[in-house]
Amino acid sequence: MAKLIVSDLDVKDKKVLIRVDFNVPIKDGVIGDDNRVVAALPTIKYVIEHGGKAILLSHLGRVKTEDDKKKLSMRPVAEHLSELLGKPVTFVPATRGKELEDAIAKMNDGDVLVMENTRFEDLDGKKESGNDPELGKYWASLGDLFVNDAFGTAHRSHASNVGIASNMKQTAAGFLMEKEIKFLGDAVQNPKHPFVAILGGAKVSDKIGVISNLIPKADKIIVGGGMTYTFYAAKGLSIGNSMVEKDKIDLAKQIIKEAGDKLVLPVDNVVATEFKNDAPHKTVEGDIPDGYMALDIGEKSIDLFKKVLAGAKTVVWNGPMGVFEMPNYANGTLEVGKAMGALKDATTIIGGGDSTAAAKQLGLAGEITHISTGGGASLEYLEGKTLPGIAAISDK
Ligand SMILES: Nc1ncnc2c1ncn2[C@@H]1O[C@H](COP(=O)(O)OP(=O)(O)O)[C@@H](O)[C@H]1O
Ligand SMILES: O=C(OP(=O)(O)O)[C@H](O)COP(=O)(O)O
Ligand SMILES: [Mg+2]
Repeated sequence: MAKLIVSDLDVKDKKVLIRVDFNVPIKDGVIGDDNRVVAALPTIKYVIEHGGKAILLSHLGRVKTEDDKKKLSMRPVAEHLSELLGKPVTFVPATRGKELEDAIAKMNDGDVLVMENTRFEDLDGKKESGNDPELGKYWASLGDLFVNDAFGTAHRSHASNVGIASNMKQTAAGFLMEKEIKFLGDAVQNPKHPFVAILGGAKVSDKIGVISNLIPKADKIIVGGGMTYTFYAAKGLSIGNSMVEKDKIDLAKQIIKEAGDKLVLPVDNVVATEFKNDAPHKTVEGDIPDGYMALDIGEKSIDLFKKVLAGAKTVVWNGPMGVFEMPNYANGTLEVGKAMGALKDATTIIGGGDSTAAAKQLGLAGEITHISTGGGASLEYLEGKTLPGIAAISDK
């Protein structure tokens, strides 16, 4: 059944809570890529242009210590949003309490307010990511209407999406959520074959489970990036200081067995002595030597992946092939992206906050059919799972 959309709501004079995914790459307060902020603009503009008060909530990164709070404030994102909208945006450095409530009470129609990173609540017993019932109820009490436009977070059942929705009579999807569901639904429910999935990145424990469910759907599953070395460990190869999820080595063994030759792993890697662009580095085949960590895939792997991609009619990619943020380790991501962009008559999708940043930074985005704001979310959608954030949106 069709979902309720923000344009179905009468937002005039209403306090409209909007859950956005402003989880952008950020370093020293500088936004690396603003794709997710730009992608949320249509919904925000719709609400304010129709006389609503837009109250925005989002997480930013993963907040585990008090120190993380300094690095992960939403303030720079609110300031950037203000530039994009060409109007003032009120930033409230709190996720609850009098300062926030007073600021909301003062809002005029057409105003925009951004509250602090919702995951600051995680320092107090994981209230946000554990979907604390009291927190969802409290946030819901701050508004009259709720719009969920955070597709990138739709695979999470957190207080700021599912929690708020369960305390509102109705929840509507924003335009980004609507667009993503439509596109991914069309492209992946009945994908044209050969269908190749490419998985990389750093969220290994989150995403490795996806591979099991992709085995029956995909013709080939290419694994690269930080995801690789848990598989290397499962195969008994040495991994040096490379990224690994020890708890997932058994699962990796099982996937290797079930997937057979559908699973394609890198055969060589660029290894470095430190997690630094200018650290001494070299390319090695197979085992990663002691004292080194693998930070990119090597040339032979690139050639292998290009052969696997040749002739593909659907390609879905989440997770960079290496630490593309550092130029010395960006080549694998660049070359795999170029090969994907050069495919003829294929539907190509790149999803994820960092993968999108990579595609834009490396000039790949123009050749890709669809750039999705969701990484983990697109993958779980692709698996055929019901995403809790989407399930919590009301039907029309
Ligand atoms: N070999 C590697 N070792 C460490 N980090 C890696 C490696 N390969 C890729 N990464 C990192 O993975 C991160 C992105 O992972 P992830 O968040 O899962 O992707 P996305 O945001 O596209 O869904 C990037 O910051 C990148 O530097
Ligand atoms: O960036 C995100 O996912 P992605 O890295 O898979 O693209 C989402 O904002 C979800 O973040 P989370 O994985 O910390 O819950
Ligand atoms: Mg990411």
